[in-house]
Amino acid sequence: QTIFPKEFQEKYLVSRGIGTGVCGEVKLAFERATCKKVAVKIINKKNFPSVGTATRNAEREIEILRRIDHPCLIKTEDFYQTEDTYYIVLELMEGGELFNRVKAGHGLDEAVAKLYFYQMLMAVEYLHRNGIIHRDLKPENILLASQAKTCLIKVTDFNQSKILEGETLSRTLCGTPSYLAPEVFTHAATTGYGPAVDAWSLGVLLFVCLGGYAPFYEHPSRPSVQEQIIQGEFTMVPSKWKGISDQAKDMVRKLLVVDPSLRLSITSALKHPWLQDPAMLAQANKLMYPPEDSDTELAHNKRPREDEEGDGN
Ligand SMILES: N=C(N)N/N=C1\CCCc2cc(NC(=O)c3cc4cccc([N+](=O)[O-])c4[nH]3)ccc21
Repeated sequence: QTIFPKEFQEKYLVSRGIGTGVCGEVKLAFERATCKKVAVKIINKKNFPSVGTATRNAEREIEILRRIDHPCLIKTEDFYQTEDTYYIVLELMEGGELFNRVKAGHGLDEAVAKLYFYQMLMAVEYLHRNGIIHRDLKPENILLASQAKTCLIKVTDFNQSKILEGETLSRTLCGTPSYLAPEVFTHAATTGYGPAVDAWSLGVLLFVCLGGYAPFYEHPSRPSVQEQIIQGEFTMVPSKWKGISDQAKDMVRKLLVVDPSLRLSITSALKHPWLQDPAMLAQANKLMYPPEDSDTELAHNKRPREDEEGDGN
């Protein structure tokens, strides 16, 4: 049972668990003063392999979490720590993890996948513009703001986010390789690797959202996942991909390119024909930048109070 710091307890009332990530859990909490619902991500510091990198790594992540500000990136509202645990107070993402929406074995509607994918691209473009490589983009790290199909999504979990030096490559290889780009296995130890790794992972994410299954997966009669990735070997099973547009398939194929220098960049992906869809773009922008209350119906119905200086019009 998690014990919370006193000052945390004073400000928040913790309720039930709402999601169990690999590195700790997420709890629902209420801000006592406002009864506002929040999520609390609890990260045990001992989860990191060695103390040295742990604190540096965690501090870097906390620094990233504080610094980032984009509608499609998780926003931290408050932060506490004890000697062995971090407590990160976040906005509630009632739609939960994208993982639970696609694991049903069939993909999302193409229009929904396109809306989500566009938001992921915008989030990752923002990260890259701010010198941050996510490096761990996967369905568990994409959160949905509501249960609605057309909703805001947010990228989270910046545990792996940084430009890697070679010595932490071993740590990378201990995670699930399914979403890791080929160059992580091949060039990483020598030349390091850049933002293109996120483009690859987004390609895998898009493949899963459209096809409902992973492009690279363990199977007894197949080469290892790592081998499939390095070869860029994947199959679009016709029964799973019928009804998906050629442009959507083209986007996936241009992202799942083994050579990072030939892979579609985030910026070019945003210019791909599949995303030149005014209806989707309008919907995405409305979700990302909702009109403030002041310039919608609320303003028109507001009556100036007696003591308010009206200009009498
Ligand atoms: N691992 C690491 N070093 N950093 N990770 C991080 C960094 C801090 C933010 C963060 C947030 C989450 N996840 C949620 O917030 C979340 C999951 C979830 C599931 C159902 C419902 C709700 N909800 O109704 O809110 C949910 N919110 C997972 C990982 C991380």
